[in-house]
Amino acid sequence: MKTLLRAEAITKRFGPTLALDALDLAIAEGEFFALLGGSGSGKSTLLRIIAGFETPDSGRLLLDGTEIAATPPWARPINMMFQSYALFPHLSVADNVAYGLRRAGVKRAEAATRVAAALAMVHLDGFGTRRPHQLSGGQRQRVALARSLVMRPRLLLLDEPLGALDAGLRERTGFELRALQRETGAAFVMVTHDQEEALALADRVAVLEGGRIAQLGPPRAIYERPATRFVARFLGAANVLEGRAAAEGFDSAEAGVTFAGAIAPDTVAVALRPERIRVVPSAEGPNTAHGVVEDAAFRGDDTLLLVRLPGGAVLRVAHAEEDGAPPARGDAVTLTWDADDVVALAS
Ligand SMILES: Nc1ncnc2c1ncn2[C@@H]1O[C@H](COP(=O)(O)OP(=O)(O)OP(=O)(O)O)[C@@H](O)[C@H]1O
Repeated sequence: MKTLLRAEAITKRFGPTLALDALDLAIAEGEFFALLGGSGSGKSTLLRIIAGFETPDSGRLLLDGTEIAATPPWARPINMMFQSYALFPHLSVADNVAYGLRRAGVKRAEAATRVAAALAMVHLDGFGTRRPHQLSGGQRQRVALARSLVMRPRLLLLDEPLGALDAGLRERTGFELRALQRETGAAFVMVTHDQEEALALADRVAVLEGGRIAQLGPPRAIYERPATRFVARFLGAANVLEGRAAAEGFDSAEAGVTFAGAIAPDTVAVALRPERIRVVPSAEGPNTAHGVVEDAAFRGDDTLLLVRLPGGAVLRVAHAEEDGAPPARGDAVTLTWDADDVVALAS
């Protein structure tokens, strides 16, 4: 894939706050990329720098290999959809969508054709004469999308695009965003703090921590092979157990368990996903644990068990429906997992 945008050692400070710390990133043409991170990790700052609303203190931003630091936002083939949508309340839907085209000097007739096509793309044919306040939240978001797409950007930046939508709309809108991305061929870069959203939508995900990229890769790789404790915990649900490498594998005192697998000498913790742990009648040795079920929560597909281990730590175990009736609160259980599912973490 050809690189569209490259950020090299981008640093940005706000007074004493280091928002971006010599961050490197390459976005490929036509990819769906997610910047995932907690509050204050630098996601919005990076998006604003790419859009041109903010200037980095140092570092380079290259589009097709050419520095664009001096290019004003409107002259970049980049468009940003804000979380607030930022629609003009006094303008009709069609005029909102036409706004950028008119400013760019596109003739009225051509603008009208492109606006109609953009509204059709987001399934808002026939809504052109309405005002923003006559639309639902989801429809307002589509107008904002149409307004961005009508400019035919090569790169579309989306700040928490699903953030303001209710649960029912989020899934549908997510699929629609992906369809639009494929149709237009533009690269999409989405900022989100929601790991499910990032994993579901993006071709590649960068996890940000303190203005740096903690890990970058395809969703499945990040989910199954987190590189650090931060990433494992941030992606949610994984068990992270501290300890140290030993002769037999990895000894975790807090678990009272020995983990066997591909353990390097510098391993400081291991991650183990709840759905990889099985409840069995009996087992002994590494990669097994004996514990007591402290609580159980039915979730539809599975039951989440909280199992207190001998060392005191609590392990989250997803007990699949197809494995039969789950153990109940207070039951003593034996757990086991495969060596392949033990993920060694070096930091
Ligand atoms: N204009 C500003 N003035 C001062 N500090 C700022 C400014 N913008 C951002 N910061 C600080 O820079 C850091 C990164 O902020 P940023 O908005 O990029 O984070 P974020 O990951 O987008 O967070 P959130 O998910 O809460 O929006 C934070 O510590 C923030 O307080």
